[in-house]
Amino acid sequence: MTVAVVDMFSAEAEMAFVETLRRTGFAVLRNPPLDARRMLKMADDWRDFFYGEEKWEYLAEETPSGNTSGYIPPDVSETAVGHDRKDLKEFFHIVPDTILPAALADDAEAHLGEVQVLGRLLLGWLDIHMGSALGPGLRGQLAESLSPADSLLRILHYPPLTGDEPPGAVRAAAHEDINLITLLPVSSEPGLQVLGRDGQWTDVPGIPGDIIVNSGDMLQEASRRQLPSTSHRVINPPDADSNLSRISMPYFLAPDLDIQLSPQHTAGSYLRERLDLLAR
Ligand SMILES: O=C(O)CCC(=O)C(=O)O
Ligand SMILES: [Fe+2]
Repeated sequence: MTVAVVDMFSAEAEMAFVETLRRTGFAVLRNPPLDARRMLKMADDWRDFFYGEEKWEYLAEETPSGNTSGYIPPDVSETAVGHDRKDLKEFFHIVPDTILPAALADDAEAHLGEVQVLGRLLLGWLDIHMGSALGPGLRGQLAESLSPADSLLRILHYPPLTGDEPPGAVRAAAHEDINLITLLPVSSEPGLQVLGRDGQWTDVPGIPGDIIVNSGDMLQEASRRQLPSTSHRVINPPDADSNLSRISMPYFLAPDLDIQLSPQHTAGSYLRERLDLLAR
């Protein structure tokens, strides 16, 4: 399966984006309206944070919507549905009221502002071209449904492997995202792969500065599976030369939780069900 790289400067960007998302559940946007230099600086600053001791002052707490806010260490991490090993990662969850280290707060806020604007634009494109697949709760309102309070910026650190990892543990085991769409700046380190309908894993293309967009389970549910939520994973570095720390910063966009996704589910009931599966 080939994930298309769509240049946002091109006249066909809108159609090409919708088409690749519909076909593969993923798209890579070149020249997105995001500050690429800031994203590189954030990756460096957050790496320093994860290597320091200050992170222990920011241990995560649960938010009212069921998300977490703050630092989640490797021994807590996450176990993907259907797997029995924790992912080899630590991460920091940022929601609107999250207290951030002073040195990281301004860039995180500025980045959040930009990804929210981009997210609304892309949801608007999907609504225009795929609206007929959406139920009455979302049709014509996909962009407006975005709820920054329920959306989540996750800063991930995958440390270099030490050799002491449990057998079979990987950086991020195969999973689907729960939310509407995810906006993921291309990391400076490789490893992200998507599962094609043919059962083959392929690398997601892109260069730092690009942004990967994928549709999540909520959008799959809301679009009667017209927009697929595609499995993806992060593989371990294959050799010593590539055994480097990897930073990644997905923004998970969620709608207002009382919105009806489908006859069976509100966004809130759907989220609760999925988070319970993860917290094992
Ligand atoms: O680190 C990455 O490139 C992907 C992370 C991811 O898929 C996730 O956190 O849901
Ligand atoms: Fe993911």
